Formats: sequence, structure tokens, C-alpha cells
Amino acid sequence: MRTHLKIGSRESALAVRQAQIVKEALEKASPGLTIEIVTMKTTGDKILHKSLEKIGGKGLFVKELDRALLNGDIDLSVHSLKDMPMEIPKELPVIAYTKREDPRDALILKPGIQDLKEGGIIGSSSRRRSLQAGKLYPKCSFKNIRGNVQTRLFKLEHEEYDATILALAGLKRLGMEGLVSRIFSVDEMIPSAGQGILAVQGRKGEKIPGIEAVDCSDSRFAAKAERGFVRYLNGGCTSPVAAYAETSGNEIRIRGLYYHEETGQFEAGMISGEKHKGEILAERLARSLKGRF
Ligand SMILES: NCc1[nH]cc(CCC(=O)O)c1CC(=O)O
Repeated sequence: MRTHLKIGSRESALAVRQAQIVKEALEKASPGLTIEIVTMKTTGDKILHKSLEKIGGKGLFVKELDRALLNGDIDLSVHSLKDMPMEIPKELPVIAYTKREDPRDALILKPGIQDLKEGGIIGSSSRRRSLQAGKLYPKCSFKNIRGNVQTRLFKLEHEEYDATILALAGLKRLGMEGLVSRIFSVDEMIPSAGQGILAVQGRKGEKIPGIEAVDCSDSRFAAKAERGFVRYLNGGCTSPVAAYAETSGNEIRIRGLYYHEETGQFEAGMISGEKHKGEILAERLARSLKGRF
């Protein structure tokens, strides 16, 4: 068994914190194992002046780490599942899905302001968020804001934004949930597929000591269903498709949002059933939502 492993991570504070969460859990489960975190800049982190859709999407956050994993520079990589592309290389499977952190989205106001007034500007580059928040704040407008959590909070403070929307999971991991002024329920704002779950990627066939302690089967069921929904709708990285699945005992309940490009309308719906059938149920929900247009 290996006694020293390297975890690859993006450089942002959140990415490093996420890698630490996995490092601590693995070290705790396997006494004698030591883990080092190796950070690297990805193309997605370097190019901030263009929208993700224009520069090639989510793959840009994982490409460099995939390469390092393939050539042995690192042994594992940790990603927010929601940032992972739909196609994951066969030789680099996800070997664990962590227990889910709070999947909800949250509103953060510009420091010094007490509430979001009519005409307020909400910073968000996520159409999933702006579409759903548009129903809650019909008098507000939306303006792109890109960058990691810290960058966005800096822009919120110093640029022309009154509020922004971020994942509560990231804020909690960074100890910043105190900034939140409103948490959206999963019905008000269906989360992005995988939000709150970390995916640990490894090399096919390689045993990682302690990995079972990091893996959560309910997260795995949720991940399969949510990503199944997105895959069916070919949501890729840029479409505002949203999916959130919750398990309880043997049941799974899946919420999904389908956006119809031509009309700009969206429909949300829910389906439940046996959790082992999550992917099929998710597809059925996707098909029925799509069929409404
Ligand atoms: N796209 C950035 C990103 N990727 C994952 C998270 C949050 C952490 C998670 O979903 O586990 C965030 C920040 C955000 O959306 O506010």
C-alpha cells in the first residue's frame, strides 16, 4: 500500500479547502498515510475576461489536473462535482463522492446595504441563477461576475453590484456563511447538478487506502440522477439546466429545471421513486419537462 499520496487541486482558496477536506478524511481513515496538496492553475482560472461559454466550458477547469493525474504527477484530484464536465475519461474515474454539504444557493448583499431595492443589480454569470432569481426579484437586473469566490466578493464590494448569489457549500467551507443575507430553498432555486458534492478522481484500477471512508452512497445516487438529468437534456456546461436529488431510505426525489432556448421560458418539475432507478427517473422527468414545449 502507498504511504504518501499527492492530491491535485486548483489554486483558489475554495479548491484548496476542498482538497484539505478529502486529505483529512483519508489520513484519518488510514493511519500512517501522509498526503500532500499540489496546486495548479487551470485555463478556466486564468481567463477571467471572457465568459466560460466562449472559451470552452467546464473542461477547462479539469484538463490540467487530468493530465497531471494521467502522467503520475498527482495521485488524486478533488473537484466540485458541479464543475466537472459530463464526459469523464474512462481511465480517470470518480472513485468517491463526498457527503454533500448544503446544496442551496445564497444571496450576499454588497457590504453596507441592508436589502435589495427595486432596480438593484445582481452579479451572476450563471443563467441558472439569474433565471430563477429573476422570478424572485423581477425588478432587479443581472450582470455578469466571474472569478472565484474571493474575486466575486471583491467585485461585489468595489464594482457596480448590489448583490451576488453563491453556493452556500463553498461559503460554509470557507467559513464565510456569516455574509449570507438570504438562503434560497431548493424549490426557489433548484441547485446545479452536483452542487455541494466533491468528486475524488483517481486512476483506474488503483487502490487508494481509506477511500471508502470518503465515499457517500447517497451522494453517489444523487450525482447519478442529477447528472443523468443534465445529460439527457444535453445541458452541457452553459445551459441553465438545474437538477437536485434527495434520498431518504430507498427513495429518491429529483427536482429538475428545463430551459427552452427558443422561448426563453423554463419549467421545473419533480419526480420520485426507488433510488436505484434514479437515472431512469431523471430521464423520465427530463423528457416530460421537455415535452411541455
Ligand atoms: N463554479 C464555482 C463553484 N464550484 C463549486 C462551488 C461551490 C461548492 C460546491 O458546489 O460544492 C462554486 C462556487 C459557487 O458556485 O458559489
